[in-house]
Amino acid sequence: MPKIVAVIGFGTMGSGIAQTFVEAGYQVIAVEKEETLFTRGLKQIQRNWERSIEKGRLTTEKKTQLEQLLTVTTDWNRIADAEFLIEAISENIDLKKEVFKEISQVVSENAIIASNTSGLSITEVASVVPNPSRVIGCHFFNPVPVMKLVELIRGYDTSEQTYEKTKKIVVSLGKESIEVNESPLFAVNRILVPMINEAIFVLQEGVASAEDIDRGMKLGANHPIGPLALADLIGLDTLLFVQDSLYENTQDSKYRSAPLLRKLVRAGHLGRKTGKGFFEYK
Ligand SMILES: CC(=O)CC(=O)SCCNC(=O)CCNC(=O)[C@H](O)C(C)(C)COP(=O)(O)OP(=O)(O)OC[C@H]1O[C@@H](n2cnc3c(N)ncnc32)[C@H](O)[C@@H]1OP(=O)(O)O
Ligand SMILES: NC(=O)C1=CN([C@@H]2O[C@H](COP(=O)(O)OP(=O)(O)OC[C@H]3O[C@@H](n4cnc5c(N)ncnc54)[C@H](OP(=O)(O)O)[C@@H]3O)[C@@H](O)[C@H]2O)C=CC1
Repeated sequence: MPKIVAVIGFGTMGSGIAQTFVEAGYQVIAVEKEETLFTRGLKQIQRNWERSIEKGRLTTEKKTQLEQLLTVTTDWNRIADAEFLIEAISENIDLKKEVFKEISQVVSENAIIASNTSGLSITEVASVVPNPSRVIGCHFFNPVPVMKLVELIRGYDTSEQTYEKTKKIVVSLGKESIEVNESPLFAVNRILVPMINEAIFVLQEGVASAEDIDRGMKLGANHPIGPLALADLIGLDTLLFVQDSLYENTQDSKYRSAPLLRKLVRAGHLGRKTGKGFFEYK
């Protein structure tokens, strides 16, 4: 098992992934572009650990130990010793390729480089890495500390060794994996994201209010939260990137993004992370 894990990007997912690895005993180095980008993620992790202390699941001593396992930095050279890296930057293939190139220049040849992409091509991000056999899709779900699933996606060149090692790491986090063949949005998001997009069309067309759409899906389909609250949890910018990439990669008009989603993103209402999306948050 790797001792040092690097998480690239410390937003909604990167911070949750970092927390999860730390709680499993890994030493984690999280990298961001700027210091200020760490504030939101660190606050979320602190809130989760405070809650665990209140519930008697964590002691203050243990929390201090966990804090010592997490380093946040803007210095790429700090990831040089990482044996497992997971990229969780914005859902943009060009940005991801740039970051994969940078990572591969710094880390050892044997390090596994994983992407948490929601559905972009692992083969394409791997294409910029000198040894693409060590690149894999390792797709966590939000909120990472709670959700049990990780989708494992092989790119064209992903080796069996990379796949098996990553699967063991997933198990060490107390999570379960499913194996998915590379395809736009993989398996779960291919089903889930168009459902959320459809809920936004239902709202936009005035079929029902946001509250009733969500109440309907909770009471009538037994979903834990409604699709619009889920959109706010995912982040509307991320959701739009993901839905747009499904459309772009399939050219199937049934996957076009709801205009209301695009409008909210243009307005800067990104869901929980900005305090307002389909609903408001304090
Ligand atoms: C876009 C992609 O690529 C893929 C995706 O991830 S799509 C999104 C997939 N995720 C989902 O579908 C989540 C659906 N929602 C849920 O399952 C639930 O709402 C939920 C588990 C997230 C929260 O449950 P809830 O009953 O609504 O709220 P709440 O009572 O506050 O929380 C329940 C537990 O989750 C924990 N929790 C909630 N949010 C958390 C977070 N951000 N981080 C850590 N823990 C969290 C709480 O601490 C609480 O734990 P305890 O009961 O052990 O104290
Ligand atoms: N949100 C979700 O529910 C889920 C998202 N994912 C996937 O996880 C990835 C991250 O998504 P999410 O956490 O929502 O996104 P966020 O926007 O919350 O976080 C992404 C972070 O990465 C930063 N970033 C962008 N470019 C770089 C770079 N070159 N180097 C370092 N950091 C960078 C961003 O900074 P800035 O804002 O300044 O650009 C931002 O802080 C995406 O691929 C997404 O599709 C997967 C599962 C669920």
